[in-house]
Amino acid sequence: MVDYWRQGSVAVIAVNNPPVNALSYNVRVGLYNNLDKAANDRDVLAVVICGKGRTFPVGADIHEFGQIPKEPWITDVGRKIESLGKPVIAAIHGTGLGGGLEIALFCHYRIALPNARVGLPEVLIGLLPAGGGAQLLPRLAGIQVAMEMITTGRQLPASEAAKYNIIDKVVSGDIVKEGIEFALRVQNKPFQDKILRYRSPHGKDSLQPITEAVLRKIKMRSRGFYAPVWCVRSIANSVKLPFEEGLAQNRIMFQQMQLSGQAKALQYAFFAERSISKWKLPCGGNFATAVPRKIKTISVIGAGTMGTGITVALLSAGFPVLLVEQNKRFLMKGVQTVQSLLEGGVKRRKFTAEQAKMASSSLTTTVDLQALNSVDLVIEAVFETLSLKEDIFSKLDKICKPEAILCSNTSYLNIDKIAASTRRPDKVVGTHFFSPAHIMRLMENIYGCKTSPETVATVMDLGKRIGKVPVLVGTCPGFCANRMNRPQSEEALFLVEEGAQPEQIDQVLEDFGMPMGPFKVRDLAGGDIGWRSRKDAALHLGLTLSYDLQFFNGERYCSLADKLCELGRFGQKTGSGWYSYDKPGSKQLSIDEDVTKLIQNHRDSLGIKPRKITTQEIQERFLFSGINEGFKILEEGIAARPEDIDIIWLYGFGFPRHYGGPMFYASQIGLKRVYDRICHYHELFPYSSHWMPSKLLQKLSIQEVPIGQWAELHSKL
Ligand SMILES: CCCCCCCCCCCCC[C@H](O)CC(=O)SCCNC(=O)CCNC(=O)[C@H](O)C(C)(C)COP(=O)(O)OP(=O)(O)OC[C@H]1O[C@@H](n2cnc3c(N)ncnc32)[C@H](O)[C@@H]1OP(=O)(O)O
Repeated sequence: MVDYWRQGSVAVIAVNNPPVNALSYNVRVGLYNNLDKAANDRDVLAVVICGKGRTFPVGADIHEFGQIPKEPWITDVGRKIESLGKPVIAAIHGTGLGGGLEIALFCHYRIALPNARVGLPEVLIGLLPAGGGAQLLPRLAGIQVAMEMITTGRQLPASEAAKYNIIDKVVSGDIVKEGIEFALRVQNKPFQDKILRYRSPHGKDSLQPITEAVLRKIKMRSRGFYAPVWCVRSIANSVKLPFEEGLAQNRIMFQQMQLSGQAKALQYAFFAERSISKWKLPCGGNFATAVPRKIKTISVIGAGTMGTGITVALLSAGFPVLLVEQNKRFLMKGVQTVQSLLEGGVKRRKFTAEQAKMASSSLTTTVDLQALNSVDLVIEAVFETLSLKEDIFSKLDKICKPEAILCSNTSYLNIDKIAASTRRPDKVVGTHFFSPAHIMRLMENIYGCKTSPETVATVMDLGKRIGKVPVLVGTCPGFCANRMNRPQSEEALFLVEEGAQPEQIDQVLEDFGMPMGPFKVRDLAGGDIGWRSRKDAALHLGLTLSYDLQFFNGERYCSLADKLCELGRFGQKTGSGWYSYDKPGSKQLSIDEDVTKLIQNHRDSLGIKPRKITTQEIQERFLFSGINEGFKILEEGIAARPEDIDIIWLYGFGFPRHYGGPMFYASQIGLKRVYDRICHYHELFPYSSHWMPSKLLQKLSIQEVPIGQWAELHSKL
């Protein structure tokens, strides 16, 4: 796990623990023993520490968390380096992160390749850098830089790290060779002043104002996530306490954080995110056996909000795009939108003006579907009307080359029905982007019963290549994301009907950590879209959405959203919705007395006496109704694993990462409690079928099965 060799007077200690050289127990032992070996070899005058393969060590081994780590700890390796009596050089390539960077900070010198990155990302998994980072970095780069790096987990490119003295020299070529050369140059020179523990932190006199400013920033963005605050305390220890005491205090805090739900959730999310690429189809096809097709040319059909967003996502990842609309006017408007989104990307520093220009030059347009005869992949992004999509897919099937893959950006329509309009159902797949599609990272990919593993592999690979987080699910109305979101939106309305105020519900859910409450989301998305589909659904059933409808198709129904739409209150775009806005399109909102009156009149007309609704009830009815649906989604095999659902929620709806996602959150609360509360609401609201408890949840709750075993146990149940 750790290699050792000598080149002349230089000993090279290379961590060899693929894939990322995590500092597992055996690695720490290897480092410690090999440092001893170098210390005891009189012919060794300097030591280089590096990583084999793709990277310098990226930190502690996250799999080992949850127990007290066996000694030697990273700090023991650090002390060994400091007291070696010979200069030690960290030669960094790839990413030197967490414990990896901490070891480098104990070294006397650090060199790095230009494309290397360094950082202390512990905060992102709910921890603090307890291997010396919070003590050493302020002594090297100063309190201000340490605060910024440690509380955000940001990784710095080598050149920026060099500006803050974190890297002594940026070198090019072979990192080990460069390390040896550097070692030869410093081997006989004094290096005691390079031991950071003996320095005092830069900017220590400004600790208080810096801390206050950082805490203010953290408060604005933290939404109940507390690791950054602990990180601030750990850095303050570097000023307030002697070095060893600071280390000890930080270890105690680390241990407390490690046992917290937030750290567990964040570490779960870390691995969940990596597990989604290991997809599997019910037919047995999977990521390891299916080879993605090579995609060079892509066409997007529809230049509306979704189509233009998808086009920008593809263009900015370097794909040429052929954008299609039904007439020149729509096409022109679409091209303007694409241009302004690209310009926006430059302003937000997503890419340079040069890159935006390149992207823009890769855009071609047409109003003629025949022009799609040579593209490798098509993404249709037209209105959510099944007959329209069926018509387009049947035309595409005739025009596109036989091997072309046809994707639908649908958010709830049946993929099998769309596929059935073609003679290539194996090449039809859903690619559900989230709005705004050039920014939101989730890509919900939906397989139909005939979609081939190769087609799935292609869209999963495409997702990754355009910087999205692609998650694979099966087909059902609303798939995973919108199917789970639907009961939540309904419950939000029912809660208002029963006595809560929209702003109260929004506040409770924002306090929980959601980026926006459900009523603000409705206003942002535009109420008219849902209204139109509710009216269509009613028409389909031969019904009308009457003013005081309380039941629809046998289910409890709340017509408040329809009443708002009848008044033309579609949300932000019309300047009024559940809130009122400064002007159409503005985000500046205020509570609107007219809405309060409308709600009151609605309750009066139905004879509902408003009652006080507690925070607990709002949280439970919103979150548990979605969670219950999540278990049904698992039960039906629409999602293969709870991790898939959680990643959809983290990236599609901004569910607070420090809760891991709704399914992990349920596992933390306890499945028995969640199940009991769902049964309670089912008893209270028998006409809302979303409260019918999931059978899978019931079974898992009896034994409180841990989340890692749900999928396996489900297949046996
Ligand atoms: C008084 C009481 C006594 C108590 C004693 C307490 C003692 C305290 C001592 C504490 C010491 C603390 C030390 C330190 O401060 C803590 C840490 O170092 S925490 C870890 C910090 N590092 C990270 O968080 C890095 C996380 N990884 C990444 O960001 C990325 O993986 C990457 C390194 C940038 C690489 O990205 P990619 O190239 O995209 O590759 P992947 O992400 O897909 O990863 C590939 C593969 O590697 C696995 N992996 C990545 N990082 C780790 C890791 N740190 N540990 C284990 N495994 C890791 C990842 O899961 C992938 O696996 P695969 O999916 O392929 O199986």
